Amino acid sequence: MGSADSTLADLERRAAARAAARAGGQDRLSGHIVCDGLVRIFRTEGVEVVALQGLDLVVDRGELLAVVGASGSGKSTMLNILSGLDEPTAGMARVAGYELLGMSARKRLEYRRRIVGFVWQQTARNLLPYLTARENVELPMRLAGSRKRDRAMELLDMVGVTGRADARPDQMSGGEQQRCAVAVALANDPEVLFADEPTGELDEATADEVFGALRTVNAELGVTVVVVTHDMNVAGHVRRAVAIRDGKTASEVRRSARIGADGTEQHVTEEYAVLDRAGRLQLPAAFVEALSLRDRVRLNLEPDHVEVRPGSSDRSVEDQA
Ligand SMILES: Nc1ncnc2c1ncn2[C@@H]1O[C@H](COP(=O)(O)OP(=O)(O)OP(=O)(O)O)[C@@H](O)[C@H]1O
Repeated sequence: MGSADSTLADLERRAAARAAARAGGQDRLSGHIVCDGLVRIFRTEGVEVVALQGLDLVVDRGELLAVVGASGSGKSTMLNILSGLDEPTAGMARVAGYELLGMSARKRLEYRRRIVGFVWQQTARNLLPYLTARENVELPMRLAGSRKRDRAMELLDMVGVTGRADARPDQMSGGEQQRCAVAVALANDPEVLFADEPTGELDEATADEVFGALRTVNAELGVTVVVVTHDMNVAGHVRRAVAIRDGKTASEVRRSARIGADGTEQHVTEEYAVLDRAGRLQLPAAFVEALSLRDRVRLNLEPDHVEVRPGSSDRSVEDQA
């Protein structure tokens, strides 16, 4: 076929299709939440800190996902961008069809009021101390001009604190406060719920209850839930946990349930490394330590997998020379 037959539009379409294929296909960018090559650089007094260095993340509609990372890994920076409080330096961040880079002030307000809900670690940021649980849930509804008393009670019921509807935050336990905060965050029916260390100040049993509430609202309302935490144990509460390290997604753990040969339910945990567009992947620290991998490793391509072995020591390289 002669290239003279191709119109400019044809060429552009083919180039776009090839670029999408190289990037992993259009599907890769079709999630409810999509971060693609997200970069955030802070400049203070002439010093640059690269808090996010090309973070990729795709979350499907209705998923319950945990983002786990050590202090300084970039979790808060990512959350501030996704919640519309901060803007990335470069890259793409899209939530429920809203492009977060270059969003107008009006659109940003609409996004924060209607599309996303938040649960923060500190109760004081979630609940007003002088209002009861029910009044706290009704407040965002009233501000949006739609006070629905029944809906407030329904939400409190869903998170398991109906009996505390008339209690003020200081009369509730830490777990009850956080479950109430989940109901408040859902008052205006957001599509996405972000929870920042929602169980950070709670003991394990109470944290389980808060996770139970997050799972219930995720299943009942279909709201996409992203929990950000430094607590690795949280991975055990969700089907997919993404680890972030040095401002990039490094690996993820998926859990699924299968019925075994003896008819009992078995939980299967699989760990994945995240492969970026350039083919780079980060080995989990535990693997690196277990085999004392350093500097360089030996790679072998097998028909259905790639082997990674410790590289030769300087000594054996010399011996071979
Ligand atoms: N406003 C800022 N100005 C300068 N540097 C910043 C700013 N905010 C974050 N950083 C830096 O960016 C990096 C990532 O920080 P971030 O707060 O996102 O990490 P984190 O994983 O949320 O940690 P933590 O759990 O301690 O909050 C850190 O090196 C931090 O010092």
